[in-house]
Amino acid sequence: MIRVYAPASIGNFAVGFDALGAALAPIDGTLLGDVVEVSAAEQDTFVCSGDYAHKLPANAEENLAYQCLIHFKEHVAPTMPAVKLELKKNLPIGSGLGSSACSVVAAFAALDKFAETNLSQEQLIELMADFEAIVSGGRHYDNITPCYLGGLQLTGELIPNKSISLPVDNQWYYVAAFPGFSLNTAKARSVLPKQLSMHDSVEFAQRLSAFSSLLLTGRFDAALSIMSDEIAEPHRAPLIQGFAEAKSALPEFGAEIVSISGAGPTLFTVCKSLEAAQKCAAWLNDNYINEQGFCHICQLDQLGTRQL
Ligand SMILES: Nc1ncnc2c1ncn2[C@@H]1O[C@H](COP(=O)(O)OP(=O)(O)O)[C@@H](O)[C@H]1O
Ligand SMILES: N[C@@H](CCOP(=O)(O)O)C(=O)O
Repeated sequence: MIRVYAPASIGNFAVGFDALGAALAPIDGTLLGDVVEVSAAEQDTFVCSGDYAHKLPANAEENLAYQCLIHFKEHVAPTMPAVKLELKKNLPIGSGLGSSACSVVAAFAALDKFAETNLSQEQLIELMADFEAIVSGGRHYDNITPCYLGGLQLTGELIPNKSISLPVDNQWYYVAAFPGFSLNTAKARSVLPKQLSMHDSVEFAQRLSAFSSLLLTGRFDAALSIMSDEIAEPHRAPLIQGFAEAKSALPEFGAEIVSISGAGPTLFTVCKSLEAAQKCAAWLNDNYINEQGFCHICQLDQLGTRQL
């Protein structure tokens, strides 16, 4: 049997709309992500279990992990014998934590291992991005590649091998707070402007290229000083109850950056010490999340998708 874990991720990472994403590892060791198990069976079987399984459509055909299995059998490994594929759905849906990407990445990585198809990294990433695009309202790689490869990834169609890994300060801590309600990614994409002005396009290019270069040259504080989301956050913040209050309250507790993870409603902070992250997490627990929400202090998951 093959058992694969794929981690949650922060899409956009503030400065890189659709182009920069980071995989998350809670520092308490919690596995914040989906697990897919593939084993031999008499006939193809799909099982969806886990804390958030009941939030997904009851019909297997509407489940991305099942769709990955069907596609894999039809187009990648037609001679693969029957399997049982179980998705343990551990991430909330519509959370801004790359939940759909997580299921897709775990499913294809597990199937590739089980069938020994040895797809190249780029082939797998393309396949994964195709499926993520089905539900999110746009083809973007900023959950797929960090989830699959780990770390912080500058990613997209134009980029050689689809992704370049960027370093971060290993003293940075990220607080990820899911408030407990969902926001559909396609809906959160529909509120964005369809076009950017020349000024805004140039500024976006400058910010992302400078941020990436500063990280690559180890100038981490300078990178933080220009880390802000001028593209998506202003349009999405009004959709997320409590975000504006959190954004203005958290710097006092040591948050260097407060922004939206992916399409939201998860909020993330970047903090330069564990103490600051703990203070931000305490505030978020008291003021941002409801009974269905959660908050994790994280560093980056440098391993990405792996066999357990
Ligand atoms: N295995 C799956 N994991 C997550 N979402 C799935 C899965 N299968 C189907 N879906 C559907 O895809 C959509 C995902 O919504 P989206 O807002 O894009 O989630 P997220 O931002 O968390 O990835 C939902 O309509 C959900 O029902
Ligand atoms: N770049 C995408 C990221 C969506 O992430 P998700 O976790 O909300 O699916 C966007 O901002 O739309």
